[in-house]
This record gives sequence, structure tokens and C-alpha cells, in this order.
Amino acid sequence: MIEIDTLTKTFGDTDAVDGVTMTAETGTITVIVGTSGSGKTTLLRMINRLEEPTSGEVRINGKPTHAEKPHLLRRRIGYAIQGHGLFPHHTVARNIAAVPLLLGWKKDKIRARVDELLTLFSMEPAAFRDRYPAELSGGQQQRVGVARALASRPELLLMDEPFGALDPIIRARAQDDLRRIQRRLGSTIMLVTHDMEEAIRLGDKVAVMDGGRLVQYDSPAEIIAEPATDFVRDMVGDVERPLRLLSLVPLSELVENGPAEGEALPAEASLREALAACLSTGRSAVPVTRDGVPVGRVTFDAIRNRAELQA
Ligand SMILES: Nc1ncnc2c1ncn2[C@@H]1O[C@H](COP(=O)(O)OP(=O)(O)OP(=O)(O)O)[C@@H](O)[C@H]1O
Repeated sequence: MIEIDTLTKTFGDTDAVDGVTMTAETGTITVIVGTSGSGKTTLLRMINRLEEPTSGEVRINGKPTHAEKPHLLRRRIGYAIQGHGLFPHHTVARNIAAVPLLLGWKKDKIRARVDELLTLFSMEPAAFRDRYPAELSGGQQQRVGVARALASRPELLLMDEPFGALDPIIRARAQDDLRRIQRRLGSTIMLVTHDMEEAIRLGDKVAVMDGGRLVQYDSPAEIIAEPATDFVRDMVGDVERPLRLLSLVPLSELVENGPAEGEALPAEASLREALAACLSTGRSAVPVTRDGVPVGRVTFDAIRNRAELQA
């Protein structure tokens, strides 16, 4: 559990972070979202003490971070930033192994961990292990950056706009990968973004920052359904609200018996994906499968009714 307790950082006359209190549960993703200058990065950097708080404290599993030497603390906390920050003259394997090497892990254990992570990120170890960062695409470099931050199984992974440099399609895939890998490894992640769409897609909890203050800390569904302030409402965007709500509901909630033509979607896909499938192919229903086995269909009408109910 990560407890942020009345944390404040003042630069001259600016309260970059102003009395923020929140608790993040182990094994969850917390997304900190806000406009430029709202204090997101400063908040994140106080957690691993790249920035020292003016007042307040952070506790990780009950232990205050100020009780530990910053460089030791940082070995327990992964950190991934936009543009990945890979060492250009080291191979992919050596980059991923950076912290395990520092921690003195045995060679075999490091190699097994590097291969495990590359496989998790859908990068064939034999093909990628010995390449240099310049020999990878932007999306692959970003994946190696996240793999490196996860390598030593950190208690906490901090990510600052990790997908900021990626184009929209690769970005969506990177978000899905992160979610899948986080679930698999049970990692605890705090991620900063200015993109509400990303926050809603990734967060178990979303923390909205405005002018250094935490203005709402809730689940994505609560943020969309009941924005605490006009600022949060603006960030969510009224027009997109029904679509955003649909993106949070799995097909399994609306599946019914009956036929449907065309390509099927898995039961855990969202109503938003089913809506897109209906609209792009002119279908009035989409077949649904669970573990590859057909379980029924979701109709366009049912999706529309659900969107109207929630709007
Ligand atoms: N080292 C510093 N010295 C002085 N002021 C700073 C420093 N770092 C940040 N600030 C100020 O603190 C405020 C919050 O900055 P911060 O970088 O945390 O915001 P942010 O929400 O992460 O913004 P962005 O999305 O643009 O990165 C800003 O007004 C910024 O100018």
C-alpha cells in the first residue's frame, strides 16, 4: 500500500503540490491526470525522492520513504519516463538487466528474467536480446523501457507519460500490454498522464490534479458518472461521456441468445468496441465468444439502450 499523506512541494511562490493525501492499494494501477503544470510530475517524483517534499510524507507498506537512503529507495521503485531513457551503447538484455545487476543477482536468474519479460512484451528473446536500442522501433524501445523498470520486481513502478511519444495505434496497444502485464505480475503502478482517455483506460483509480491540488480520487466509472468539479467534467468531456462509459462495460453484461453474423468479439471486450464493430460493418449485432467458444450476441439496440441509461 502506498500512502501519500498531506504532501506539499513549494517552489518559491508556487505550490506545485498542495496538501495531497491519497492511498493506493497494492496490485493496482493509479493514474494521476491533470493539465500541464498541475503538479503531476512533482507528485510522482516525491514518491521516489527525486524531489524532496516541503512537508508531508509518503509511506510504502507502512514505512516512511524519508527513513531510507534515496538511492536504496530507488532500487525498490521502478521508474519509466517518456522517451524510455535506454542506454544506447548497451544491448536490450543489458538494459533490462540494469537494476538486477546492481542488486547482484546471479547470471542465470538475470537471463531468465530478461527472457521472461521480453516474452511477456511479445518480443522474441532470441531475436531481440542482443540488439541495441537504435535497432528497435519506437514502440519496441518503449516496451524495453517498461521491461527494464519491472526487471527487479519493484514494489512500486512509477511511470511519467510513458506512452507520450507513441502514435495513437501503438499507444493503445502499449496501454493494453501494460494492463495485461500488470495483471499477470500483480505490480503496483502509479502513472502520470495529461490524457483522460488513457487514465480511464488504465486506472483502477484515477487521481485528478488541478493547480497542485487533488480534486477527485475515484474509480474511472465514478469520475465519468459524477465529476466532482467543473474542471473534472471538462477533462472528461461531456460529448464523449456515453462512449467512455461504454468503454468500461464488458460485452458479458449484455450478451443474449441469438444469431449474429461476422467476426466475433471476446466477452471481455467493451461495449464501445462492439459499437465500433456494428458501425463499421453495418451489422445490427456482433457474435460473442468466451475462451473461443460462441456464447451468444450483443445487439446494437442493447448497446444504445445501455448508453442512454447511463448518459
Ligand atoms: N524545479 C522547479 N523549480 C521551480 N518550479 C518548478 C520546478 N518543477 C516544477 N515547477 C513548477 O511546479 C508546477 C508543477 O509542475 P509539474 O512539472 O509537477 O507539473 P505537471 O502537471 O507534471 O506538468 P506537465 O504535464 O507540463 O509536465 C509548475 O508550475 C512548474 O512550473
